[in-house]
Amino acid sequence: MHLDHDHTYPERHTYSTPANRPDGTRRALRIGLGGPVGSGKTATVAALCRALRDKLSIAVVTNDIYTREDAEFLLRNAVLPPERITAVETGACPHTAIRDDISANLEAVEDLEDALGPLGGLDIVLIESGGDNLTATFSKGLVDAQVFVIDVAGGDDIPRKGGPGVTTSDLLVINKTDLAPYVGSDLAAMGRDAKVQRGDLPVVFTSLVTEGGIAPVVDWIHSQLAAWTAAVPA
Ligand SMILES: Nc1nc2c(ncn2[C@@H]2O[C@H](COP(=O)(O)OP(=O)(O)OP(=O)(O)O)[C@@H](O)[C@H]2O)c(=O)[nH]1
Repeated sequence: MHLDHDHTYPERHTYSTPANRPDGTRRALRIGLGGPVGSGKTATVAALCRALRDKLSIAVVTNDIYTREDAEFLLRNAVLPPERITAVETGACPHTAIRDDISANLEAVEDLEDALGPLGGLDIVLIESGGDNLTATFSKGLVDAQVFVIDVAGGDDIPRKGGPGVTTSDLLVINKTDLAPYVGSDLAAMGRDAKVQRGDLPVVFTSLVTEGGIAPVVDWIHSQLAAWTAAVPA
């Protein structure tokens, strides 16, 4: 039984990490990426790094249960220099390490900030959760905003089913649109169902095998970063 709901441990769900580091500089914006197994979280992180790395200072923390596979994929594909990629082995349900006991992830993020951004130079840290179910969300103590990645091949009824990832994430990404004709997924219905669940929260469609397919997520990251830098003094 899980005892981690907000009525049981409200402090886990309301605590936010200070926006300034102990030396007074603004810390990096922390963005979490979660979603079901195989939906395209690592592919999204890789595409974001490629699209943003020339303009922004980025680092990545990956979470796997028993391996470092996601980090190794990112290293093999050289999306960032090795010193910008850290792997956390969760050893348990992926959501445990992003919501219940976030200490290993927080330490990984702070180590990256210390190593890469002593003068507040690191702009963004992307934290990729291990693949989980529709209830997985990040603690506000770990990330400032969260992206939930689902894919059209996982079933076009997923937005209708809801769950906190679909209903409350700051950005819902519906990935692998290139596969929709092959799996009979109705993209328009997915968009409509997502809108019903999310109200005004944004939803984007991506295909990461298409040139420039990550663009809607890149635009969202830029808007998040602009809001963050405007809100927190340097
Ligand atoms: N056709 C297609 N395949 C994709 C797309 N995005 C990712 N994939 C493929 O889907 C598979 C899973 O992608 P990953 O990025 O590893 O998914 P993940 O969510 O990180 O997976 P876990 O970490 O195991 O939960 C890989 O073979 C990717 O190449 C896409 O937009 N279209």
